Amino acid sequence: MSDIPLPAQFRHQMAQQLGADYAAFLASLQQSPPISIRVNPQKMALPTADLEPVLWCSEGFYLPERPVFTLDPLFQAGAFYVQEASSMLVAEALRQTARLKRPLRVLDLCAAPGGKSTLLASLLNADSLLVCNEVIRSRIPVLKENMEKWGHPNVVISNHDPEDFKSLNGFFDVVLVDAPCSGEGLFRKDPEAMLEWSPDSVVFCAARQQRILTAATPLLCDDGLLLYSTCTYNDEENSQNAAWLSKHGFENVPLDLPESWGIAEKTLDQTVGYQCYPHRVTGEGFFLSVFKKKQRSSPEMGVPRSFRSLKPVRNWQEKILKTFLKNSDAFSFYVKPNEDVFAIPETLSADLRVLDAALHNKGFGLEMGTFKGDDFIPSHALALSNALAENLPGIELSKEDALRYFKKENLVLNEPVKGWLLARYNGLNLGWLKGVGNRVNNYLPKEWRIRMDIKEY
Ligand SMILES: C[S@@+](CC[C@H](N)C(=O)[O-])C[C@H]1O[C@@H](n2cnc3c(N)ncnc32)[C@H](O)[C@@H]1O
Repeated sequence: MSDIPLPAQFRHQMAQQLGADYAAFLASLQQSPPISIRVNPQKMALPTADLEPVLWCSEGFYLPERPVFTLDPLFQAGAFYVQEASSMLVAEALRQTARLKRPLRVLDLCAAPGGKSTLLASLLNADSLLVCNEVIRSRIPVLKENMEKWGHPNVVISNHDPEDFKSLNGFFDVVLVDAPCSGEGLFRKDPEAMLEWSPDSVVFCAARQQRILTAATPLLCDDGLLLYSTCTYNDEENSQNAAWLSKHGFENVPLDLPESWGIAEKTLDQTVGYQCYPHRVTGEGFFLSVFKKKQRSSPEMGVPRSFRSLKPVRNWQEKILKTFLKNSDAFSFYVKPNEDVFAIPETLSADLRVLDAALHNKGFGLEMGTFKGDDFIPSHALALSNALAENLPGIELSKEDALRYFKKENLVLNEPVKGWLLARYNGLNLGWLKGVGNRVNNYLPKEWRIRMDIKEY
């Protein structure tokens, strides 16, 4: 399949790790990677009855072949996320170990591009808080776009080094460290990853993961859950870091996974982790281990009385804003110094004030839009939000017109319309249009515009 040869030391390592299974492992690397998606339970528009399910995630499905996702309006609307199947194991791990019916404070510490964050958003109770953090600034836009498409208003996106979270010690119920790793599990899907692999890079990744885990562990409350995952097979990273956690105040939590799923158990110093191999599961390489915090040391946290740089909106503005939301009394509305208007879920106000004081580079709440004089210009995030009112005017587009919408073309309608309209496809909101006579202006943000030629599809 790939012209890039497997590194010799990697072959040696896997032969030792897999023994009699090594030949089957090598053969699986010659096969095409399976294509899988996870549907958005808040935006059920994709028929899944004929699709093969992912065994460990009720919202995960395999596709018979890879379509051009960019040219699928349902993908652009956030109806599904394209996610490698093995990594959906996080869903089963949380289902078995976390109290998902309760509101939880959850941190996805290494979040971009947002695969696990969208999964977490779907799993959590509606009053939960999800902080999606990514240290590399250039990866924030894709994370933000994916979270906006997913549509949950209870999300904070931050751009910090894990060590910057220090003042939030004891704050979170769940922390996911989906750590940057040597990427051995992606060699089939992304052969270029082999070019970056070396024994030295494994040592570097293992040490970096330990640094991230060292910063992550104090952030958990008593009995809080830490999920550590990678997309590698390397024991120097996976098992050794998992065993290290067991020696540093964490109790390893075993999962009950049916043998028929084919997921291997790996144990080092009585610490168990779960490894997906491509010759045993329909998916790529992935490792996961779950821990519960043993120490009893959660500090009391002061809650600031107000947000640092947000001001409440005016009453007349609030009246307009409320017409756009389903459950509008559940939100309070604020304006930023740059005039952007936000809706903040009341239930999370105290938590968000704590985060506001603790983190500098972050965005939270539902981005509503801006006021230009008396006019309100709704944001694209609002159009895609699950909190948007259902009775707003909209227009159902054909697939061709939906794609023209994503090309940012202006559409011509048969009937004249005036004011804000939602562009819809299969009942899902795609974004805003504004009617001016027979023409409707297209308010898709230019950075969301698709560049592909839509003619051939
Ligand atoms: C495996 S990827 C995360 C994938 C993501 N969780 C998902 O499911 O879409 C690891 C992430 O860690 C970030 N990262 C790299 N170095 C880091 C560091 N020193 N501390 C924290 N995160 C780091 C990378 O930028 C990358 O986005």
